[in-house]
Order: sequence, then structure tokens, then C-alpha cells
Amino acid sequence: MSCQFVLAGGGTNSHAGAPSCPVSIPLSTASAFRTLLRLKQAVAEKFNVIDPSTLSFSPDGTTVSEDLPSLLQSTKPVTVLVDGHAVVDPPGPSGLPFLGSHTEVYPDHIGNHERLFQRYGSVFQTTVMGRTVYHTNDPEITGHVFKESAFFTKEINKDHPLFGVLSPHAGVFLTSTHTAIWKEAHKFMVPSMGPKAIDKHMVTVLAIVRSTFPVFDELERTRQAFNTYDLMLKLSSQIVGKLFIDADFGHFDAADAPIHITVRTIYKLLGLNKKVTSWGDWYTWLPFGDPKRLRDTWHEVGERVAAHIAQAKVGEGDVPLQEAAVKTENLTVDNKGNKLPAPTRQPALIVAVTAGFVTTSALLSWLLFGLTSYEGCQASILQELVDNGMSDTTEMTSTFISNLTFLDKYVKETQRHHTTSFQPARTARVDLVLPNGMRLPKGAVVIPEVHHLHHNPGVWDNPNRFDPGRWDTEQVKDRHRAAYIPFAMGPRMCIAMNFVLREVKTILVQLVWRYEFVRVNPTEPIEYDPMFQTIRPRNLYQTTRRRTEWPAPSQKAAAAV
Ligand code: HEM
Repeated sequence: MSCQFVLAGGGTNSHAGAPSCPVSIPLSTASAFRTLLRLKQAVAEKFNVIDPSTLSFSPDGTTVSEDLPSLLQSTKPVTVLVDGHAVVDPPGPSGLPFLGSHTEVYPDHIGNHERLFQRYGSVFQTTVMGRTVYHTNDPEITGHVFKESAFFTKEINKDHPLFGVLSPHAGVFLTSTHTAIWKEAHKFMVPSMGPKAIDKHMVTVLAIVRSTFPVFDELERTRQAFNTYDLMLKLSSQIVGKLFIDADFGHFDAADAPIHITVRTIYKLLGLNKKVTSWGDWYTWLPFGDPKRLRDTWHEVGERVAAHIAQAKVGEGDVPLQEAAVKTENLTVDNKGNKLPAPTRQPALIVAVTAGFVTTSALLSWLLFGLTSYEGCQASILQELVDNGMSDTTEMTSTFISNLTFLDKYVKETQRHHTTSFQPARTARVDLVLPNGMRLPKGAVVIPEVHHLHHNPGVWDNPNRFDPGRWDTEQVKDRHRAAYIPFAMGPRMCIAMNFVLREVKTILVQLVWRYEFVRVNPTEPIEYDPMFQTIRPRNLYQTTRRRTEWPAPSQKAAAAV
């Protein structure tokens, strides 16, 4: 005996709107269905519905029943609803012939995605010159998308935003999950970002941030403003260059030191990738124009990074990242001192350097932007430093940094409100149905839109207000775990999250303690340059004033002594 079920709106294999073929569930296992949830699990598995709890059953096609015995005894196929309705395709703009929805999205993709979420709801699709992508700002769906499960994985297919820079050898970031090489590279690189390794990296970070002081002093002396992003690009690349490929880019040898050619080439690569992948799959492979420049630049980056690695001082082409990886006690899988296999070493290091400075420079720029834009924040950070006994020689230990609770909220709020966004994308492994009852075909690329998750009004109170205080509220503490994901989540999330947070806090502490930051173009609207891989303030100009006095400890701090 068996019981039959039919998915309303059409199964994942059916055409939209067509009824699915009924599926049978043998009742020989009826004893397994002691609860409705067990039945839902069995039916969800048949129809590839991600979340069984979203199913409901209608024996007559109109009324929903939760009566398990009558469902199992039904002589007609039972209609299955997901999220209370028939399964549908994600909506989206129909777009122009050939161009598709390109003009609906670019150039202002943040503003346009916001408009599309408002028009279509929490999942919509866009098709740009044959490349279809699904966007979501829903934490529940995001949580499933990032899981690396039977439903989703990071597979860089032709619709994926990283397709233009796909690298089968990089292991991390640019390589699909179901490859031996990702497992291997991940195993080596994660420990290099463990707590002990981070303590060690911080010695380098501190030395480099202090090496910027003469530059800030010189700029102040000569009354010059600086482009904050350019300066932070210099700082963050100086750090990852030293840490990962033992390169000294000389960015702080003088106030007007140029950005090193290796950094400029990587920077160019990311601009080209965003530009090329905003068009269709076929465009990526054109033998001329930007697609060709992208391939040539990728090659040039490889050669330049290889040259640095060859000159690295630690052993034969070994660099501190690998040294940390093999020595750190956090290394659990490979404790015999094995190194990354040679073909992966160089691409993995290119990724670490690239991922390392392109993102961090954007974050640091927004952090400095906030100091001069959000009233009271710079003063509160300074006051907290005074209250924690900061001096010019205070050691930047993890304990000192973690005691700075306002700074922590400030960094969190900056990462929420000024998401640097990577458009992290995952791919459907099978035809499936999302918890909101929308069907996706196998191979569908879903982008949890980080900026829009961080501004989802259903999750965040007054999302467009910059408010570090929100991190003390129960509403934010109890948020969905996928509502705030500046480093993505799941097995393919950023391996360097803890390093980055310690790094940017250390930098901010050092700079705010010594300088007051002032914005020189406060009324000019900030542009973010939509054709770049990260969201950064492109036209922010600031100056610094060397501090000569600091506030007294607050009453609370004085009372605690
Ligand atoms: C503000 C700084 C940073 C942010 C916001 C950030 C964000 C992210 C995000 C969102 C991802 C997921 C990408 C995806 O799913 O496609 C990622 C992955 C990754 N990040 Fe970061 N990142 C930062 C800094 C760094 C640094 C300093 C490193 C240096 C090692 C790094 C190394 C990586 C690597 C290797 C991956 C890929 C992991 C894998 O493939 O399994 N990131 N990062």
C-alpha cells in the first residue's frame, strides 16, 4: 500500500504551473509517520523541498489538513503546498531583448537591487545577456544557501560572479567545493588564521601601522589632504604583502610613495572582473577588449606574485603564511609539517593577498569615514581608550582589544551599514524548492545580497540609521544567524574573519589615539564605484591633526579604579 502526493504548482522537474507527477510513499513504513513532521520529511525529500516544516497538505486540493490518519488513508493524491501556496518561479524584471535586465541593475546595483527587492519581494531573478542569477535578502533562505548541503554548494559555473577569475588551482575562494584541492588548501590555510598565528601576525600589523605615522605627520605638516581609500589600500596591502608573500611594497617610505605595481595590477584585475562578469557568459571569452585584458591581467598578477614568493626570505620560497600554517598548534589535520602542494601554493597565496587587501582597504576606509561622519563616534572610541589606560606604548594584546566594547559595536555597525560586499554566491545542486515555495533549477546561482540582508527592514530597526547602540538591543542579539554575514557563513566563509577584526581594531586604536580625523569634503556625496568588486568610498578626502591632549577618564572609569 502507498499514499500519493502531488506538488501544487508543479514539481521541480515540471514546467511552471504544470502539475507534478504524483509521488508514492509506501505505507509499509507508516509506523515511521507517527508525527506529521515525519511525513513532511518523507514528502519533502521526494520533491527536494529544502525545509520540510514549510509543507502543508490538502487531501481535497482546497482545505489544509493536519490529521495524519486521514492524510495517510486518502484515496486521491494529496496536494502538497509549500509555505501555504503552490510552488512558483521567482519573479524578476523581464528586461530588454539581448541586454536582459542589465539596465535594471547597473550602474547603481545597490540602489537598483533595493528597488527590485521592494518590487518583487525577498527573492528575484535577473538575466543579463543570458546569465541568470537569483538574489535574496532573506536570512532564512541565506542560511540554507550557505550550508554546503545536498541542495547548495559553491560551484563556480558560467552564471557565477567569480566565473571570470575561476582558478582550478587556487584551492580557496576561486575553486569549487567538491574538489580535492579546496579541501587540501583549506586545511592548510585555516590554521594560519588561528588565534596563535593571529598573535604572531599582529606584531607585523603593529609595526606597519606605526610606520604610517611619519606619513600622516608629513601630510599634516604640508597641509595635504589624502584620499582615504588610496591610503588604506596602501596600508592593507603593505600588511598582507609582508605577511603572506614577504613583500615590502614600500608604501610608507615617503608620503608620496607610489602604489606598488603588484598591488596596482591586482586592483586592475578586480575592476576588470566586476566589469566583465556584469555582462554575459559569452562576453567573458571574447578574444579582445576587457575580457582579454582580464585574462592578461590575471596572468600578470601570477607572474608578479611568483616573483615575490621566489624572493621570500623564509626558506626556499616559503613565506610567513605557510610558516604559520605548518607551525601553529591549531593545525589538527596535518601535524607533520607538510606544506601546501606546489601547484596550489602560488595561486592560494595570490588569493590570500588579493582577498586580504581589497576587502580590508574598503572596510578601513568606511571605518575612517564613520569617524568624521557619525557624531560622537570618534570621541567615544578615544574616551574608551583613555578609560582602558591606553598609552603610546600599550601592547595591543587580544585582551586589551576585546575590552574595547564600543569599538566592537562601531566595527560591527560599520560592517552592517557599509557592507563591503563580495556578492558571495552558491549554486543549486539539484532542482529544488526554497522555504518560500519558489522553485530553482539545478545549476541556479543564488546570491545572498549582503548589503540588503544588512538593511532588511524585517530584521533591522531603522536600517539606514548608523547606530552602534543597536548591538546592545535584544532584537539584534536574537537576530537570525544569517541576518548579519559580512564574512559570509558556512564552510566557504572567510577564513580570516578573526584576523581581520583584530587587525582593523588594532589599526583604528593606533590611529585614533594619535590623530584626530577630519573630513575635508563633508558635503560631497560619497560615490562607491559600482564597477568594482568591493564597495568602497571612492571620493573621501580627510586630514589628520596630531593629538596633543586627551580627555580625562570618564566618571565611570574613574570610579572603577
Ligand atoms: C574586511 C575584510 C574581509 C572581508 C569583508 C572578507 C569577506 C569574505 C567573504 C564574504 C568571503 C566568502 C566569499 C564567497 O563566498 O565567495 C570570503 C572568503 C575568503 N576570504 Fe575573506 N574577507 C576579508 C578579508 C580577508 C583576508 C585578510 C584574507 C586573508 C587570508 C581573506 C581570505 C579569504 C579566503 C581565502 C576566502 C575563501 C575561503 C574558501 O574558499 O573556503 N579574507 N571573505
